[in-house]
Amino acid sequence: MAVQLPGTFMQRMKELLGSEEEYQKFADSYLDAPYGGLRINTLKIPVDSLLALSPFKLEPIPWCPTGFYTQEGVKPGKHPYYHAGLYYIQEPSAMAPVELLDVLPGERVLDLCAAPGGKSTQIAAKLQGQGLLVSNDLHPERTKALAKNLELYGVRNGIVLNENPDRIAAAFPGFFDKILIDAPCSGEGMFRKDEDMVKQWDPGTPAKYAAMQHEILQSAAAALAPGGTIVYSTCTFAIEENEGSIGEFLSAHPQFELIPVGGRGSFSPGFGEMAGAARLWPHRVKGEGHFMAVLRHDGSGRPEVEAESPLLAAARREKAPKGKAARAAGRGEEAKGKGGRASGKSGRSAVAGHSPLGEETVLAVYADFITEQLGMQPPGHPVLFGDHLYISPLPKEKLNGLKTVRPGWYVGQVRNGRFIPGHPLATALNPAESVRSLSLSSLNGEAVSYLKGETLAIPRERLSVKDGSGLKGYVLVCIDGYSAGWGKWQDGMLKNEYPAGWRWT
Ligand SMILES: C[S@@+](CC[C@H](N)C(=O)[O-])C[C@H]1O[C@@H](n2cnc3c(N)ncnc32)[C@H](O)[C@@H]1O
Repeated sequence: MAVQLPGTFMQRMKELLGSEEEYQKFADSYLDAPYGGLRINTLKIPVDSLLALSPFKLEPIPWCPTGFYTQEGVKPGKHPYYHAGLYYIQEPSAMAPVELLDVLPGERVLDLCAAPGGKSTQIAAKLQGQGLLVSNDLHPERTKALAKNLELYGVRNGIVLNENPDRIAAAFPGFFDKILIDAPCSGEGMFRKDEDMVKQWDPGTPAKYAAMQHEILQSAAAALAPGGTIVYSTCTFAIEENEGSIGEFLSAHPQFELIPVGGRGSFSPGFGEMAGAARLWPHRVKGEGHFMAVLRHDGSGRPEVEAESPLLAAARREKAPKGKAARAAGRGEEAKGKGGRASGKSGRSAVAGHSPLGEETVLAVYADFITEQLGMQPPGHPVLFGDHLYISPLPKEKLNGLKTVRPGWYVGQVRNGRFIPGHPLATALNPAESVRSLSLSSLNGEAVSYLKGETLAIPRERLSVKDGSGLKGYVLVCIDGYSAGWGKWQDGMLKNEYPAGWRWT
């Protein structure tokens, strides 16, 4: 056995699996190498296009139409496409819970335990830029990776919070259509992949996590809209944290039912009365151990929650405004109120500061930049933190009092009277949305040079410039046609604007 597993754990598994034959298959699965996978980011590229471009051999993962197995030894993180956000490297079984959440464009979705963002980026792809994604994690350090991943993957309608779930429920009672709880757990299902999880485990670990999961489930129930759906998932085998947590929740919340998914396709049934929950077993599928339960609210018994509040109705209506309305949104006419919380780019929560320049000035400089340099108007609510501007899917008042790591899509800042576009603005654009763009090849080393922060010699003919626009200004730099960052072109040279913290090493 490649991984040394605790004897008490193996004894528990023997009891859980019942037959000696099943247990032996389970134990033997630890001799296999863990499976690698990547999930195509359909916010940026359709599945067929990535498959046509892919330098790696990719094999479909049965439970996720955008997920593919990679071969042993392949390092997809060491390819320019990773830096263009074309795929997320994700353990195959971890792609299943969001498929069960069945997110539709335009919905309001909460990912309560979201860092580092694998499932949040998957949800964002399903929303296709419409509706709202709130991604939260309790641990401040972990929210940095979460925010960065959402930026790398070009998410425009995401908010990142660093909160206790009960405070989110208090701020958003009955608000979300779909909630994912990818719960903190004892991680037994990851033992083959991550030896640290083995070191942290002892026989008391499952009970400790079950208590935490109980609290998180309560908060999720309070934040769910009538008729909404919660998907609860763990990467552990322990009954206490799976069927146990769900059984206890269903007994205390009769308005919820367990939607049966266990026993279908690759999903094995849960144990006992929770057979409708789903398990992925490492000896039955090509992936690590997972548990999932789909919990649907029946829509009844919430007199205190309006079926659709005016705020929700506004969030639903948020589609790209055109013409004058878009200009008005770009000038931030909704954002003239005071207060609100946002955060600096460091990822630390902070009270939103007022711009020394004044909100109106920042928004006017931004509106000029957007009008002149981009062929699109991001819809949403401008939120200022100092001179840093975000476009939020929610009015900023809605985030008052919450530790907000990112109030929305970071579009840039005003410095010396000029608008400096943010890196996340670039990663979420497609070339048609920028008046100037340039595509670098992933094959001849120039994309890697750009990702390393080098200045590149680029002849004028290689720039794509929309009619009526000058050569001066920001260029959206793409890799094989997919946005990766900014550059500035002058006299045959491309000045590199790829941020230092993101560079290829
Ligand atoms: C299984 S991991 C989440 C993985 C993530 N969903 C993904 O796909 O990348 C569980 C996360 O829960 C967070 N966490 C732990 N306790 C929490 C709590 N009480 N509320 C919210 N998040 C919590 C941990 O910091 C950890 O990042």
